[in-house]
Amino acid sequence: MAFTFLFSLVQTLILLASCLYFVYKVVVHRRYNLPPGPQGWPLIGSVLQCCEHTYLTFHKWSQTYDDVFSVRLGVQLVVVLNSYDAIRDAFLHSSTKVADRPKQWIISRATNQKGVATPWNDWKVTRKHMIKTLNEYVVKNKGMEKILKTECDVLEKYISNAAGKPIYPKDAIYIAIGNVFCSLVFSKRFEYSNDDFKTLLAKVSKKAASNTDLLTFLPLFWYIPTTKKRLFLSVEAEVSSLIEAIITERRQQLLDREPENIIDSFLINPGNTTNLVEAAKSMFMPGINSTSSTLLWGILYLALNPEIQEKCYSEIVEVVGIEQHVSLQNRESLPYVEATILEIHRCASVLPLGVPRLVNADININGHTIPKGSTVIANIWANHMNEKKWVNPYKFNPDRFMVDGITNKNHVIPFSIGLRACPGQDFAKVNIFTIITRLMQNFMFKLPPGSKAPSMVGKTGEARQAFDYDVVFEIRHK
Ligand code: HEM
Repeated sequence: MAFTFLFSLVQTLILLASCLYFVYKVVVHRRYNLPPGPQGWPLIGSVLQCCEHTYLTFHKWSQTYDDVFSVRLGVQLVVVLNSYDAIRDAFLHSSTKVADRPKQWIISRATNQKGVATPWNDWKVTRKHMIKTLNEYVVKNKGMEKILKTECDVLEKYISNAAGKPIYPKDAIYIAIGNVFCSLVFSKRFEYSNDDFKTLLAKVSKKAASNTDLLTFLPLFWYIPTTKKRLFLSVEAEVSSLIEAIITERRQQLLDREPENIIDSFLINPGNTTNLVEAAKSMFMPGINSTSSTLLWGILYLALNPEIQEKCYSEIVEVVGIEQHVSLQNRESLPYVEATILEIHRCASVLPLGVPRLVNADININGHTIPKGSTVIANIWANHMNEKKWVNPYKFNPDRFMVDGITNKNHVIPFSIGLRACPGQDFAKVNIFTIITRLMQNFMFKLPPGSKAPSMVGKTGEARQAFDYDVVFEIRHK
């Protein structure tokens, strides 16, 4: 009896929710002239179709619907921009109306409502200070080149010791980038033999490759004890406690010394001290993950394309020789290397869907109104793989940028554009250029004989990573 009553109640509720959803869709679509998009289910929308490679699902939908389509994920209205023009119209032409972040439950949990990539508190102050200090240390080179040289020397030695034998490059690249980051931000580096640091970086990488769309758009999932949620919380907590310990140490040392790194600069600026752990964390995780993932895609693409590696090597030898290391000043004299790095960014698209934005006032894109309160996502992947823009987009081909100098360069936007574009882009560019050129100058990289190339789909969560692979580095000059 009780069961029949419960069953009827659930049926009635589902029917009611469906009717409300239908009415809502008709009213909202008519009133706002929303972009077209998939139907989805009441309450959950289309979220179940977004549990793995969401960017690929969005790319497919953009071919069915339009460059700009709308989709409901949970109860959230999401508008996805799939071409450079649509992203530019929203993020540059309506920049101030699309400069917020949505208040997502999962981000709130991860950041304690502090830090940069959030809509809360003083993200603006922290972002401004982050850009200012990164500019000072990276662009004006307050120590950056020296830090990179140390890490490249250690990386080169590590690889040379294993030369000729297959190695798993992921650990070494993550430690190298982790160390550049920790040296610049905290004046601290870790040995390759430090298992705690290695394990933490492996977890950071695993978390980034884990899709959290269900947790983001269906907050009820938060109350189910899944391994995803456990991983998410444990990585956040471990990174916070590592950073907290280092900051405490720096705070004490700063008493009798001049500021010598980014955290010191934050510490002497009283306006920022409360958000310090979150500020450092919002650089640590996206910074290390995205930069290392780009480098790992780069090594893989180059190993699969030896003729491109040879062209880069010849250019490096011609411009810099083999005795001297490539320095940042050489960038402009190495156009083919620059084109190759641009092509790595285009093909890797390590943040394929960027970071969601919130619309804070109605905007108009491609003749459609995007209402205040919607979430907007830039599908960087769809832009980078747009067949109308790129000839044979899935082919790794740096030559596409070599006609008349560098063509279409501005349409490669791995760091996104506009007021919330990546504040760490100079840091990432300097690291990627220095490490990839140093590796190409000294080694030829190949997949181990007889091994199969990994699928280029890779793993995705918030970041897109290459599947694990081994590589052989052969020394060029003995
Ligand atoms: C290849 C490396 C990197 C890529 C491809 C990348 C890409 C991106 C993208 C697409 C966004 C979203 C921007 C938007 O909403 O328009 C972003 C945001 C962000 N990135 Fe990066 N990033 C990289 C490296 C870094 C580094 C090295 C740092 C730190 C030093 C960093 C820190 C951040 C932060 C804090 C945000 C949030 C900014 C905000 O909300 O205002 N990223 N990044």
